[in-house]
Amino acid sequence: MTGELSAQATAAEQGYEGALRPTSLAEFVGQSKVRRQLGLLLDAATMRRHTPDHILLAGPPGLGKTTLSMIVATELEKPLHQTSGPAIQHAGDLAAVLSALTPGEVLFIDEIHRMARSAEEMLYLAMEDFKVDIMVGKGAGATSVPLELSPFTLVGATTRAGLLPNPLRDRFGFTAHLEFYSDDELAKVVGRASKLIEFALSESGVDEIARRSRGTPRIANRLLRRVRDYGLVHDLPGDTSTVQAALALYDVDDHGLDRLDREVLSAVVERFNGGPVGLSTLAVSVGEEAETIEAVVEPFLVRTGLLSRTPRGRVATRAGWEHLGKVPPGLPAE
Ligand SMILES: Nc1ncnc2c1ncn2[C@@H]1O[C@H](COP(=O)(O)OP(=O)(O)OP(=O)(O)O)[C@@H](O)[C@H]1O
Repeated sequence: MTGELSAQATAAEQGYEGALRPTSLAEFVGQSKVRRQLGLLLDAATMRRHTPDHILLAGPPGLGKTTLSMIVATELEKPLHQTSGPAIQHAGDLAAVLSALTPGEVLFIDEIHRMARSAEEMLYLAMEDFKVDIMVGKGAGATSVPLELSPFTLVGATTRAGLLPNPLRDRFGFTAHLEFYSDDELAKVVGRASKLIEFALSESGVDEIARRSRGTPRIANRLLRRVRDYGLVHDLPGDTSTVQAALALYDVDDHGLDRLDREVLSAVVERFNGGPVGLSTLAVSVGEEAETIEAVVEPFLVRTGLLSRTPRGRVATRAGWEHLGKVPPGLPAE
């Protein structure tokens, strides 16, 4: 389990997220380069009356990969079929999905790096030639029957592009690397969402939420919801002091670190004397999955300069020690 305010979506929040999703590239905040690249790809495909190249969206959770896949389908005016890597455990699971696609449909596979290897191989041919080979029968009598598919556009999403085998990565005509959002961009996300949920927030309240959202729109929307609840229950206006009080209650600190971020940083500093410490040892020591630490916690701690990754393991930086109110070894206490 990740912390209550981590970057992964909980089931309960999916309805709220759905209501806040931008529905066009024009409405999508930030990621200006990706937006321009994707816009060109989609416009060209529409002009050529052809399905666009397959698209890979890479980046940490909560930055808008699912949202972009929906926008791709909407802009192409085609239906969207959503599935995920863990749901495709056999080649047959994938064959069933692919054979049901209608011409031009957009197929979104979230966490594509977690798909079964046998399905991956089937996907290569499907992406390239819109065909699959279906095995019929068993043992010596088994034969492979080719099946033509409708042309489709695959949108794959991954938090770990490095885990994708090269033959799969090479079959995507366009890879978008989503970056963490700036505070100004997040302020736009929060401002837009607060209007949609009809919760009046002062400009400085918006900035305060944006600054503590770990560069991630999903977290910005989630913090906004907690602040809205706090304001409602205590009958307070949406200003900076309400934001500060609400976020203090939920253990989000001034830099936006949540409970899990702080646990990881404290483990490196306190249990491993600043590191270096290997990922799996660190994961065990905080009782969390290595994948969550690597995909969710670490990118943020590295980006904020509190942790660094070295070939020998994770090391707390001087700023990391100081963030916990500690003096790094070798430096005199002030
Ligand atoms: N650029 C954006 N502008 C406004 N809102 C955004 C933007 N990107 C994401 N959001 C909001 O953040 C939330 C999470 O986005 P989304 O589900 O697309 O992330 P994701 O990258 O697919 O995450 P995961 O990999 O965990 O599925 C949604 O509620 C969406 O409305």
